[in-house]
Amino acid sequence: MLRVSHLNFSYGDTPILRDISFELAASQSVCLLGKNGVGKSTLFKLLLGIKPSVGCVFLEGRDVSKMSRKEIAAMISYIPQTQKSTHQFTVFEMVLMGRTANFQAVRQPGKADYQVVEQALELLSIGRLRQRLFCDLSGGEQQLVIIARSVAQESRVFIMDEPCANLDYSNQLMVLKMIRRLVAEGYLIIQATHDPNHALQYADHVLLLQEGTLTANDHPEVVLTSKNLSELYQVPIEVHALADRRKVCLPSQQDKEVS
Ligand SMILES: Nc1ncnc2c1ncn2[C@@H]1O[C@H](COP(=O)(O)OP(=O)(O)OP(=O)(O)O)[C@@H](O)[C@H]1O
Repeated sequence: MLRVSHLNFSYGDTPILRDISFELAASQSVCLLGKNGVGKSTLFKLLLGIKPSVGCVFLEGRDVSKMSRKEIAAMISYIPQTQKSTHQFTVFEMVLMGRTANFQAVRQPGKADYQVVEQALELLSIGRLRQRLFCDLSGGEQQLVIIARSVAQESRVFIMDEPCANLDYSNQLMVLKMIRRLVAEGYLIIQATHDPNHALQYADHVLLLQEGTLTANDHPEVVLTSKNLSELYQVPIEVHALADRRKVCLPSQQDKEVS
């Protein structure tokens, strides 16, 4: 579904990404981990059509840098971090905006568009919010509305930049659970996260970005080891298996001690 081939990217003379290659199939939750400023958002911009210095991004076999914005929007959508919003639109209107990529220049939304919006609200279990003002919702509810807007856009690949940032723990779990539901429906969801435990619990595939290169690209149990995480974040980290075989990541005991 998505193939990234030998990507290199620089801002001016400053190289950011070097020789990045990976392939991702549909129906997966993918977590991208890396320290602040390593280039996660830059990689996302390239997936969304910004031209790399070298290399290509292929979506369903098509080079995204040669596609129009409208063609890209029909296949891949970007979901930014939640920012508490003051939009005075209703939830229904916000989700309807996802249909814009499908409107002709002068066409008003029609019955089919309203149906797609209803389906998106239902998939995210937020039908009850349809007449509420977006600005009155909690951060977690707003995030679900933004995801529903992308579902209404009918793209099958979602790029999410820290979807759980700024959310309390229950809202984080609600959003992560919803991501799993979308994956079960066949979506490919790629999220940047700063919480390795989210990747341990919810990812099918993990990418590690370190000093501009991809240092790991595999299943969570292969990638998310104490050694790899300690090297990635340059602090001692331990990954432990629980009795039910789930894994959790913790700071190393020695790192907790105050000297
Ligand atoms: N438009 C730009 N022009 C020049 N440098 C930029 C630009 N955008 C980002 N950078 C720099 O490129 C590097 C990678 O930035 P990027 O936002 O991709 O990192 P990130 O991994 O997403 O960071 P974070 O985890 O903090 O969000 C940083 O050093 C940043 O300062």
